[in-house]
Amino acid sequence: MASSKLPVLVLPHPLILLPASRFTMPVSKEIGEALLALIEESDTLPVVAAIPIVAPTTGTSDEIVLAEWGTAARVLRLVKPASRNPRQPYLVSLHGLTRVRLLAPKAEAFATVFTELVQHDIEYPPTEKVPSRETVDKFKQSALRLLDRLARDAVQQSRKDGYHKIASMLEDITDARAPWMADLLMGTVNGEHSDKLAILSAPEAEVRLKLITEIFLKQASISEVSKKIASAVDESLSKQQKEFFLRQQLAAIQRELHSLQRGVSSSSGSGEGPTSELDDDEQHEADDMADLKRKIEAMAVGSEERKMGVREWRRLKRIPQGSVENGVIRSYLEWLTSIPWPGSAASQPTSDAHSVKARNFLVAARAQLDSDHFGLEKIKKRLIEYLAVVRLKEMNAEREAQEEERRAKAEAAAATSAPSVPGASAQNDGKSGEGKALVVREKNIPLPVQQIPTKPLRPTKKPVKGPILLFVGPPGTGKTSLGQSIAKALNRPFQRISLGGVRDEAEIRGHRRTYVASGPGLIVQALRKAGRSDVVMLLDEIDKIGQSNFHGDPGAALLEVLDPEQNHTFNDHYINVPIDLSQILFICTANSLETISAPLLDRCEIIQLSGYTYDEKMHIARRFLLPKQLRSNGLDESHIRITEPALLHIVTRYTREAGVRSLERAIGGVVRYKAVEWAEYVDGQYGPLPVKATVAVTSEQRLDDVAIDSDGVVIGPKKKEYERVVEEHELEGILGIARWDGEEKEREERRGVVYGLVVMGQGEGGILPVETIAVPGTGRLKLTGSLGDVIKESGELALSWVKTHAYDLCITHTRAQDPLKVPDPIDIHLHLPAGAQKKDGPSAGIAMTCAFVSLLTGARVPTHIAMTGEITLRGRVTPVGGIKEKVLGAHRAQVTKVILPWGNRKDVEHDVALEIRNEMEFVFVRTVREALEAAFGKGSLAWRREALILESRL
Ligand SMILES: Nc1ncnc2c1ncn2[C@@H]1O[C@H](COP(=O)(O)OP(=O)(O)OP(=O)(O)O)[C@@H](O)[C@H]1O
Repeated sequence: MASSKLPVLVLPHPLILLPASRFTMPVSKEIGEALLALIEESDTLPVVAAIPIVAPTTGTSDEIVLAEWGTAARVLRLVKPASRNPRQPYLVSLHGLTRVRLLAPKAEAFATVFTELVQHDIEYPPTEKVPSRETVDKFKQSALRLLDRLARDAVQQSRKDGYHKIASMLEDITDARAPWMADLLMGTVNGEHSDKLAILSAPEAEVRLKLITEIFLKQASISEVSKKIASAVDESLSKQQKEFFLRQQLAAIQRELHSLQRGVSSSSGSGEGPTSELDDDEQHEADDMADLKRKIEAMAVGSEERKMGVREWRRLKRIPQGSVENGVIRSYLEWLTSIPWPGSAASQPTSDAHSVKARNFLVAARAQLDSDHFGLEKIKKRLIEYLAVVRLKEMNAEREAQEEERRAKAEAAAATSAPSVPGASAQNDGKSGEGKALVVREKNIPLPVQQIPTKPLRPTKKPVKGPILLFVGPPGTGKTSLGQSIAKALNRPFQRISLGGVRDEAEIRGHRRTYVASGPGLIVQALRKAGRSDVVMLLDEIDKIGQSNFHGDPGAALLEVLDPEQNHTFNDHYINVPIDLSQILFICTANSLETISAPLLDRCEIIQLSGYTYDEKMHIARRFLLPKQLRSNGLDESHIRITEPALLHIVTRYTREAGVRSLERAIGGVVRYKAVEWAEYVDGQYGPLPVKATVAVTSEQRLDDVAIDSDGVVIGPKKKEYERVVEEHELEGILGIARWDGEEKEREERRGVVYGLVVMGQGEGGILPVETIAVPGTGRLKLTGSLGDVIKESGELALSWVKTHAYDLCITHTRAQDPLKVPDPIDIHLHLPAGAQKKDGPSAGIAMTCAFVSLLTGARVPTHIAMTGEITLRGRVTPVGGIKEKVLGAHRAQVTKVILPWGNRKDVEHDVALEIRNEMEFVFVRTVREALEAAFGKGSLAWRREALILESRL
């Protein structure tokens, strides 16, 4: 190799000058002046070694790494235009001549490359050998392909023409000139820096041509692909598809990066490391999709849901992943496949000893009800009847299904053994069913494969149509928990749907899929949660469901759900495939029947729960609520004992509801209080009191808590023993002042005030004072206290009766006198307290009459008496409803005598517990006069003699 010395001109990154190429570049003042000196020195155009930089630098000479190979370049021109920037005022044009190699380039030697033209030893490579024909041909092909591509992509016509011209030159070129041409082309096309550097560093023609061929092929295919993608995206792809394309690219890049990282971590010996469920999205995605597919495949063949599933699956596959529509279909399919469709494996009940077929089913069911609830004998009896019927129907349905299956099998067997075409034989693989190919052959002539036309493979389980139970009663009387017990007894899953405040039909039926954020309704949601089609579904608070409005009528949707004739094809708007609800056992609960629509009531069998007596509450508290609270607070019976008087005190003074919910809360309060005491005791946490001698013991309590010395100074805490027994007198410290303490004592015996019996909105009985006063006026009646029309009429009726009998009751002196006008004109104001609560109904008739009589005569009704009953104009007392609740309420309010219509005797006899009957006095009255006597006491009112005669004639 020939060597010599040449001034080295360093090309800034990423410039590379290849032999046969030309370019112009800016240079600094120093280099420009050095070049100028060179030009002036030599007679011809001077030659420099143009050496590229391997990697980008910040510009300081001590960081640069010069390439080993560069190009001997002729300096064609050096100019200093007036408008150049002062840092690089010169422009130099170079023409690449041939490759040169820097000999032993030392970093120190090039410390001043940006300011000087350093003379350095270089070496010229030997004369190139002519490359092989094969290599040249391949090079030509690749170059032509690239030129063609570039010509097509070029926007300007002149460029296109240029590429075409080079291509025609290339075709005619000799093998010996091919390396030169390769250098020229490489300098012309816009290649990467690394590629150009590799070409520059390849002095052998054969090697260089091969390298260039590879590079050109790569460039051509990149250009082709991106062109293809660009045109496809531009022309035909929708916005969504564009997004899909980009996401695919992103996913591919992420995949690559991921595998690179793995490679790095495994090569660095750190192994896989702990994997998180948040990693590997791709895998999870694939798993989810496979799961979805499997679930669709598991659906009964030929069923509506399967058809829908397949249709949506196909759509899902077509729609780009990550798009909104994709998400919508995915979540739909997830819902569709998670419903326990009849016939799918998930919906099949599991059989065990609890099963309805078990011999001791009813005994076990009774035991279950007893272990969950105290009392409620009549209700439990009815529930057992109900469960017996459900069981029988289920067993019958199962038997019928088995018979049907047997018959179908026998028919299939007969069909296979007796071929219908004479001389033909039907073959199948022994099993009949849809999807099995049947090949019919006649005398060795094969016929086309046919599908056996069969019915869908859905097991025909008959619906168990029973009455729908509706538990009605005040809050906390065990309606919901009875539903749970039924589910346990039948060994079925239990789901509760709270309908309180449901205003929108779509909440029950679901929103159509066209809505944003649409989803299925409550029924489907509950089915999915249960995972079985024979769930016990409790529709809680159906009396609180919203009325028909512009969102539809939720009650009407419920009608369809509850109607056994319709509910085997229930249509949820979101799922949009008929769902069979006939296997579901519906139970409804409500606090009152008033707001339930008649058609809904018609579908239900009403079971009334009326609240508990004190005695029952005591039992429930002791046997159920206390153990439950102990369990949930981490204690047991060895930690707490509530004495009988204390429990009674809680029952009577701290709670006064029909149910036991507040009682449970109160007991919970006591248990939690003791739990804290116990924990403190266990921790020995009777914290040390402050420093000795500074704390003077003053209060009694302190004296109990601390140990003191003989001088009366605290010496430390005294360890307090844990006391497990809760006494009555401690309750105030634990639960606060009793809510109902002494309320009866406050009940004042006053003129014009009488206690009536009422049933409140929640179905809870109680007493309510009827207050009347006389105010100066013109003989009118004023009624207040949120009263409805019926109760108002009842008030007017009562006053009319009193006015008619004012003379007989010695209120007026003649029959013609109006007691509201004589002796002074007055108005009567009647008020029922708790003014915010709506009141209506005719049952306050006798209470109002007594109140008017008391006001006008001055006689008083004792406060231990309460009454209910409707009156007629003729003075009859007619029966009213809610007797059990009212009597229980009166009992809770410590009323000892109740006046009831004669017609309600049977209700007391049947519904009121014996212990209450024994504790209270019941007076059944037929007429208002009897009611007045019972209320005021015999002989307290002065009746005129004629009145008695008149009454008896009526
Ligand atoms: N007879 C009973 N024996 C034992 N526990 C009972 C009895 N009645 C009610 N309970 C308990 O009282 C609590 C409240 O009962 P539940 O939730 O069933 O009331 P509910 O009637 O459904 O009330 P709401 O009308 O407010 O829904 C439950 O913990 C339940 O176990």
